[in-house]
Order: sequence, then structure tokens, then C-alpha cells
Amino acid sequence: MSSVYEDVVWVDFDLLEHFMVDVFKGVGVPEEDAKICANVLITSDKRGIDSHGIGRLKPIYIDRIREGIQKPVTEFEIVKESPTTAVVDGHDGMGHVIAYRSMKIAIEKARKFGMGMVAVRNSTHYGIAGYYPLMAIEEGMIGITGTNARPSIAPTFGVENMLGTNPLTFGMPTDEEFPFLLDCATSVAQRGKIEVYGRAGKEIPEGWVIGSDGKTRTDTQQILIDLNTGGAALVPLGGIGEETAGYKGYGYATVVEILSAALQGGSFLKMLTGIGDRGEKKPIRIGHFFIAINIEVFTSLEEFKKTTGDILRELRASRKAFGQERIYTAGEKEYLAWLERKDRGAPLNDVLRKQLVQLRNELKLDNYKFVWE
Ligand SMILES: NC(=O)c1ccc[n+]([C@@H]2O[C@H](COP(=O)([O-])OP(=O)(O)OC[C@H]3O[C@@H](n4cnc5c(N)ncnc54)[C@H](O)[C@@H]3O)[C@@H](O)[C@H]2O)c1
Ligand SMILES: O=C(O)C[C@H](O)C(=O)O
Repeated sequence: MSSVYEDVVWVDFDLLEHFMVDVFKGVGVPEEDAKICANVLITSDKRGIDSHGIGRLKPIYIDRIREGIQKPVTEFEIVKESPTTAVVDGHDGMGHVIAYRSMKIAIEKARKFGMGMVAVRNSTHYGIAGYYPLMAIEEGMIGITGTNARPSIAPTFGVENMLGTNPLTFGMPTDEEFPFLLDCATSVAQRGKIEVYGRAGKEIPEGWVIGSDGKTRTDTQQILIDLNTGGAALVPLGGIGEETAGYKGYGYATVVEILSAALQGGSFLKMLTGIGDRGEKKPIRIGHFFIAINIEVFTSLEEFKKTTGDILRELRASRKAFGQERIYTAGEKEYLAWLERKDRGAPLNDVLRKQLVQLRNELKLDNYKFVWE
């Protein structure tokens, strides 16, 4: 998987993961929780998703903790529960920890009763959605999750950023080396990807973002500012207008917004501003949902894996478009990225390396001497 960065140094995953644990601890996150946060982030880097890994350590998590809008110590409260469901209040704690514990509960309920669903309110950014279905897959189950996020996507025919980039993510075990994992935003591109282009000093491709006139924009640095002030918006999956069915992405983003807010009495749309981007700073109060499905209550796990594997193999073996050598299925490219990266580590560009050095110095983590220094 190619990187947008050109000026990269490859850095060992274990080193980066330990560093992130120490950084989280340094701003008050308890050790066990810091390990969860760091593991979610490094899993993103390992899977080739540079937009949601260590690149977000400072700008999202550490900055927000320091600004007092995200609490390093997570108070995880189950406010309502049934054998198969739970509503959780995250009290502005660490999104990764809240999400991890919520998916664990969904899995336990599915183990006992066939299915489990947990709806969360008052949480914070939980990183790659795919981490949590992977937890279900580890237990031989289907995992589903979604989350709302700060306003980014404009509705079809609109120009105002209203919806989060709201991933709707499904994971299924298969009989192959890697699971099926469809893990993506309901916009054409998500904010983190634009941040990567920003760090790389590159223009984004056309069709990702529109300005107030509804026309596509590519000026990355100004877009990153305008997304926070309402002067630009992300395009829903499917594209601008109706021609390429942008209303489908808009619809799915709305589904995720509803399931992330309406079941749990949570915040939605413009309520999720105030993270330093529109003046007043206040907790972001994101909602999530997690579903685990115990396959064994429907069929044998082996049979499910085989059928799923057969479906994926048949898709990959189908006739290729002219000039294309390969058809992929969801989760495959991330597995290939892992194979490519496992002995190299994560690609860090200059901007990112400077951020890590700054964090190390500020937190006096003097035992870390980075390879590029
Ligand atoms: N926490 C949040 O608020 C939030 C919001 C948006 C996105 N995200 C995360 O950002 C990450 C990246 O999201 P994205 O929208 O940029 O994803 P993306 O556009 O890179 O799409 C990734 C998905 O598409 C699959 N895929 C890619 N190419 C394929 C091909 N040719 N054939 C078949 N499948 C293919 C991948 O396997 C993967 O499942 C995800 O992990 C997502 O969860 C998080
Ligand atoms: O950054 C956000 O607010 C959500 C998501 O992680 C994204 O990159 O779009």
C-alpha cells in the first residue's frame, strides 16, 4: 500500500506503541487504558491506515486532553441494561477505552444470548472503527460498529457540513488468512486522509470536498481550516449531487448518526462542534454503537467461514477490467499492508516526526532516542 508521504523514515511498531503508552500515561491516562489507546492507534498504522494511527496522537488525543475537553481517566457507566443490550455513558473519557469495553460487553452478551448490542453516549473519538469488529472476529463472531463525529459531510444538494464522516463497519470471519473487514467512512474521503495530504504538503484529489458554492476544491491547507469554520464540506460516498448516487452515502451517514445518538440519548450533528474549531471549547460528546452476532446460533462457524470465503474467492476470481490485474475484497489491502510493513514499521514523515519529538521533550520521556535524530 503506497503512502502519500515522500519524506518517510520507517519506525519500528513496538517502539512507537511503547512510546504512545508512555505519552498517554504522561497526560494522566491509567496504564491499562493507555495500552488500549496505543494498541488501537498502532493497529491503524500496521494496517496501512496512516490517517488514523500515530499521526493523530498529538492533534486529536493529547491536545484535547490538554484542552480539558477529553478526560484521561475514563468513567465507564452502564446506565441501562438487558440480557442482549446496554446503554453506556462514557462521561467524556477516552473513546478507545469506552469502545473496547463496550464491544467486550456486546461479545459477552452474544456468547450467552446470540446477539449483543451496546449503544454509547458522551464518548470521544475512538480511532479506526475496524478495531472493534476485529475483536468480535477473534471470538468467531460477526462484529459491526459505527460512530458519529464532528460535522463534516454536507447532505446531497447542501453545502453545509452537518454529518460526521460516520463509518459503518462490518467484520466477518472467513476460512482465509485475513477476515472480511469493510471499514470506511460514509464520505468519499475522511478528515484524517486530508490531514495526511496536509502533512505531505499536497493538494487533495477532486471530488472529496466542496466549497460554499458546491464546487469541488483541492486546496488542502485552506480546506482544513474551512472544514472547521463551515466554509467547506466533505462529499458523501457516491459523490456530489445525484448522478453518481451521493444520496446513498448521505443516507448511510444519516443511519450512523441516528444509531449513534437516538438510542442512547446522545449528541448529534452540530452539537458535536466546540472542539476548538468553532470558538468555544467543550467536550465533543460522540456516540457509538457496537453489535456482536454469535454465528453459532445460526449455523456452524466452520460453515459460515467456508461460505464467506467462497463468496470472497469467487469475487476475486471474476473477470478483470481492462488494464487491471487484481480484484480485492474488503480487508485484503490492509492485510497486504501488514505483510509489507511488519518488518519495516510505520512510515513517519517530517511533520509527524517533529510532533513526536515535541511530545517526548514536553513529557520528559528522555529514554526515547528516535532513530532519525
Ligand atoms: N472514528 C471516526 O470518527 C472515523 C470516521 C471516519 C473514518 N474512520 C476510519 O478511517 C479509516 C479509513 O476510512 P476511509 O473511509 O478512508 O477508508 P477507505 O476509503 O480507505 O476504504 C477502506 C475500506 O475499503 C476496502 N477497500 C479498499 N480498496 C478496495 C478495493 N479495491 N476493493 C475492495 N475493497 C477495497 C478496504 O479493505 C477497507 O475495508 C477506517 O479505519 C475508518 O474506520 C474513523
Ligand atoms: O476526524 C474526525 O472527526 C472523524 C474521522 O476520524 C475523520 O478522519 O474524518
